[in-house]
Amino acid sequence: MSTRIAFLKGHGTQNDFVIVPDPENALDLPAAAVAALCDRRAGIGGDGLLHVVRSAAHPEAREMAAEAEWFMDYRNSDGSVAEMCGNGVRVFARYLQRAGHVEAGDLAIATRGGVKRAHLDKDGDVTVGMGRARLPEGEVTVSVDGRTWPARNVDMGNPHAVAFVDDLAHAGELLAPPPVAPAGTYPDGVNVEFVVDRGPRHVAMRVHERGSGETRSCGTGACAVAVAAARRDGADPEVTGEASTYTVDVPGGRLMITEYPGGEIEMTGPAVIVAEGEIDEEWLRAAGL
Ligand SMILES: N[C@@H](CCC[C@H](N)C(=O)O)C(=O)O
Repeated sequence: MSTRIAFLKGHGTQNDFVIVPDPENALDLPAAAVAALCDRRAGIGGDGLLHVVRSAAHPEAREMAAEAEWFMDYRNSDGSVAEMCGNGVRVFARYLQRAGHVEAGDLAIATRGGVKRAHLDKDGDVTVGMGRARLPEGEVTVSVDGRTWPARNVDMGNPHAVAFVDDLAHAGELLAPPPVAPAGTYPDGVNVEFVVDRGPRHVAMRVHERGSGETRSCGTGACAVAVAAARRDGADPEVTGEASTYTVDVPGGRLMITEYPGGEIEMTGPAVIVAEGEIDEEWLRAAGL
């Protein structure tokens, strides 16, 4: 890694990210470097890292360059790579606007889960077209502290297991990934959401994220939860012919999720840039980066 690296810090409903602008993809960001930067005590701290690269400069995004100039190279806080990050893509859009790379309004962002279209709303929120959910068949269960719940397998480009519970406190401390059965359902790991009802089409959730542990929000997770709740509540837009909107409360705020007939899902929520600075050269050397 070269020295004098600029960074920003941002969050979406308190799902927080280290943002590293690197338009020409010049930085070497191995998993250990990402984990060191995301370390909350010895690094900058974050649930994940948004590596901001021009699509044309990244081998995983080149094919999307004609549609989306910028690629969100998303990493979890342990350095692992994920297909998509819903809160991350809103914060990414906010960063592009702040840096003058895009105007307020509509923009396209390349992700490993495909090109996502975002709209920077006038009130400061960002709305993102999250694509369609896939609902693989089969029974899944999730366990915490000796309790087991049935869960819905929802694929939002990344994998989710959504369990409806009586009380979010039953999910315990969520220090370790909650075991999901049958073994082998999620060969690449899974994000696990625990959900309670708050009112009509209004739920609250906690999440244990693959690669990051318990976080205060997960955008793809909130979409998975809204899709699972709509199926449970008889509000599947494919069946009713009407859009279904769920309010999803997360420990870090609130997300609004709408699923349209045809399956397209839209997520609206805040995106905040908190700070910007430069990574200390001595720290970089000491961290072996
Ligand atoms: N916090 C994100 C999801 C980030 C990726 C996830 N941990 C995974 O590995 O799939 C969101 O807001 O969607």
